[in-house]
Amino acid sequence: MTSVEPPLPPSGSYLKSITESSHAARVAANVEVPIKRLLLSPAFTTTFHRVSGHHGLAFPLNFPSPLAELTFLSTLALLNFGSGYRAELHRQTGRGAWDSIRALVFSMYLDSDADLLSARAMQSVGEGKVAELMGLSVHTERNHESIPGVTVGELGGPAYELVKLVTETLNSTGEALVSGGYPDLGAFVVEALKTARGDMEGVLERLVKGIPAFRDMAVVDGTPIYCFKKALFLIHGVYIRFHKLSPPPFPIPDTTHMPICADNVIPSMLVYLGIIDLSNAATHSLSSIFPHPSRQAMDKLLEAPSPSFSTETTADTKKEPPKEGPELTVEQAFILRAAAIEACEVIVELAGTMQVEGDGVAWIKSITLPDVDTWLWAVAKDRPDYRSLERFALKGTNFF
Ligand SMILES: Nc1nc2c(c(CN[C@H]3C=C[C@H](O)[C@@H]3O)cn2[C@@H]2O[C@H](COP(=O)(O)O)[C@@H](O)[C@H]2O)c(=O)[nH]1
Repeated sequence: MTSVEPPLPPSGSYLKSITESSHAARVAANVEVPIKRLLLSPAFTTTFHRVSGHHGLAFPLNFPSPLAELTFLSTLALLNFGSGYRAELHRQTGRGAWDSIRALVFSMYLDSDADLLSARAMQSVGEGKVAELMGLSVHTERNHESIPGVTVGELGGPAYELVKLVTETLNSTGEALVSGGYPDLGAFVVEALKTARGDMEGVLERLVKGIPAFRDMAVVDGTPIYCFKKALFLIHGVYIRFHKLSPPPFPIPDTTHMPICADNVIPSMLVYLGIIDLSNAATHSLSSIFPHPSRQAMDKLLEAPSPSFSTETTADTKKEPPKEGPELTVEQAFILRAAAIEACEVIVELAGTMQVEGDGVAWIKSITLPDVDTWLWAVAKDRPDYRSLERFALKGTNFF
C-alpha cells in the first residue's frame, strides 16, 4: 500500500466517518449511483430471501466455549482478505479468497503442534508454516543463468506475496496483543465488547485503535476514506453467531444500520448491475476500469436467474478458474469501495420509502444494510452468469 494514512477519526465518530468520507470521495470523483430498477427486478426479488439468509458463519467445529469460538471468528475476520489473489488461489487450490482463508483458520485451529490462535504463536509464526497451512506453493521457476536446461526454483510469485501478507498480519496482530497483555484476539475483542457495552461505535473504535490490521483507511486526493471492512465483518459476525444465545455470552452490538463490508465483489457487482455509474467519473481513469455495461447486458443481469442453468453447467463453470479482473491502484480501489458503501446506504434508504404495498414485495421496505451486503456478495456466486463477471483486484493489501 503506497498511499498516506489519514489520522484516525475523532473519537465517537467512527461510523459516521465511514459514510461521510465515502460520500465525499464519491462526489469528488463524480461517480454516480442511480439505483434504477434493481429493487423491483426479478434478479433481486426472486432471490433476496434465500440468498441474503445464507450467512455461512456456522462452522462444523465443536468449540469448548463461546470465547473459543470468538477467537476463531475474530481471526477469520482479521485474515479476511486476499481477494487480489483470487485467480492464483483458484489455480493452485481451486478455492477463492474467502474459502482459502476459512480453510487456513480451520487448519490453525486444528493444528496440534502449536496453539496457533494464541497471541504468542501469531507473533512468531513464519512464512513457511503459513504456506504449508494454506497449501500454497511459493516458488517460481526460472532458467539457470549459465547451465542451459536447468531451472532454479526461488521464492516469489503472487502466492508468495499473499503468504507474506498473511504472515505480516499475524505477526503485527500478535505483537499488539502481546504488548497489551492479551492471550489471544478473542480476549481483546471480549474486552472491547464489554467496555463499549455492546455499542457498535465504541466497539469499532476499540478494534481499529488496538489492531493495526483493522486500520482500513487511506488518503485519496487529500481526503481521507474510511472503510474498516474487516472490523465491521467481525462485529456483524459476533451478532450473527451470538445474539440468539440467552443470555448472550457478552454484550452484542446491533448491526442493523452498519455500513457494508466494502470488498472487491460488491463494488464490481454494483457496476455490472448499473448501480455504480462510472461513465462520468472524472479522476483516476475510473471511467475506463470496466467496459461500460450496455443497457442490454444490464437488463439481462436484472432478469430472474435462468432455470435452464442445470446443476451440470453450474459444476462446469465452477471448475474453470476465474479470469483475473482489472487490477486497480490503491486510489481507484478506495474510491470504488467508497461508492459501494454509499450506494448501499442509498439502496436501503430508497427501499424504505418505496410505494410497494400490495404486490407481494412489501418486504422490500424493511431490508437492512447487512442483508444487502450478504445478498450482493452471495448472489455473485449464486448464478453462473454473475460468477463469470470479473471482479476487480488490488494486490498488496490486507484490507479485503
Ligand atoms: N462484503 C462482504 N465481503 C465478503 C464477505 C465474505 C464472507 N461471506 C460469507 C461469510 C459471512 C457472510 O455473511 C457470507 O456468507 C467474504 N468477503 C470478501 O470477499 C472477498 C472475495 O472473496 P472471494 O470471492 O471468495 O475470492 C474476500 O476477500 C473477502 O474480503 C461478505 O459476506 N460480505
